[in-house]
Amino acid sequence: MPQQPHRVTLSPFPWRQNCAAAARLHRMASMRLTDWSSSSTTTSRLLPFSRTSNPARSYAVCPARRLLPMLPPNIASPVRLLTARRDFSASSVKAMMSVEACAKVIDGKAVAKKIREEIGAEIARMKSETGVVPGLAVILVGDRKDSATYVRNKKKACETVGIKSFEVCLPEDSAEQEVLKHISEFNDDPSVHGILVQLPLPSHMNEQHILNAVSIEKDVDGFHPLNIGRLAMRGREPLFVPCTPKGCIELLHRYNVEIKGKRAVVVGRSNIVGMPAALLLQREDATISIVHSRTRNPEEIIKQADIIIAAVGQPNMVRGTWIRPGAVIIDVGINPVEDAKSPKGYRLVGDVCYEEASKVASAITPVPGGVGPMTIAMLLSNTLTSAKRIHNLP
Ligand SMILES: Nc1nc(=O)c2c([nH]1)NC[C@@H]1CN(c3ccc(C(=O)N[C@@H](CCC(=O)O)C(=O)O)cc3)C=[N+]21
Repeated sequence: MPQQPHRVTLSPFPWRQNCAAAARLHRMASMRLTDWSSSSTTTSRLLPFSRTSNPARSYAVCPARRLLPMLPPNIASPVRLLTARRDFSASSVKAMMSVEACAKVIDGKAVAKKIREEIGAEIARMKSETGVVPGLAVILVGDRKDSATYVRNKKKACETVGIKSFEVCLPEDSAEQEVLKHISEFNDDPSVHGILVQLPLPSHMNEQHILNAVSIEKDVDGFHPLNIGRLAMRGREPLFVPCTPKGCIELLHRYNVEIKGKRAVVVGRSNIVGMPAALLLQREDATISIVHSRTRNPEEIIKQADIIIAAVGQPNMVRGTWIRPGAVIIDVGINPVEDAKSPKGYRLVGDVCYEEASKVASAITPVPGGVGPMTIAMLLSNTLTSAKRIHNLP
């Protein structure tokens, strides 16, 4: 099962939330942003974005798309907007335009697969030339179903690229000391190059104590304060960058979205996504704003963005009208909403109302199949980097 609705603070009916419901709730309640990145996982599905081309119709490129720089043809083909057919009345053309999306889909699932292949090839070479096999240790405390699924997915991803995985599962009521003991063992174990403590931890544990205990050389999550601190400073280099924000930037790079000089707005200021995402964008020479739960005019600020990274954990919170035409949207949210038509009884939606946003933006990540798979790919990448650094390999 996915993340439970206790995370959804905006709506008393989180399972029912769609764009229209979100709009009503926004009018009813003063808007509240929360400071975590939403997450949940089951199986990975790629959001389809297929257009059937009908030769009887004439097409034109959506004007917003012109704002997006060159996109790699191998990742996704140009998406065209159905605009007109000679014999249509003006009103029917307008109606059709309103149902046609025009944003390019940023296919995180495909990019992540490509990255896994690149990593797999490099690990195979490293193994045969040096005998070094990268190792990743994951510590899971408690029995949250979503956490168990993430950990399982990470393990599977490690197997596909040739990373050895180590796993410790501890009961919910374990003592903090027990977790610290395992961290210390992994810190000392030369076959472990990366250590990940699955978050969130049970509430009786001090997250800070635990994250501080991970050796910074093995902090593949990039959550150690020293790594975050270096990320924030000019002229300093962190050993690792947090996986989700790194995955967001990687998607922008791989889709040739220029960041330098652009206005970027990060929605959410969590330690694990929003804040490091803003720092990374700044390092890439964007001008950044962070919109959070106390921001007075979030819509106005978001509307100025060339690039939006949304990481608040509110289903469909960012509406189409908040988006500047041609903006590029990276949606980090993975929120379960009730869906009787889905076999599981729910489906996953992002923090951005995809249906609306895809008509305004020039490119957008789907949920699922966007940032989620990239997070895991970046974890593998960080683990490989760590093994290379520890063994002094090029
Ligand atoms: N120490 C730590 N590091 C983390 O990186 C970390 C964590 N704790 N706690 C939980 C969050 C969440 N997270 C995700 C990873 C992959 C998907 C993912 O692959 N999602 C797929 C599948 C979606 C589905 O169908 O369930 C998708 O979006 O397409 C999602 C979420 C990592 N997290």
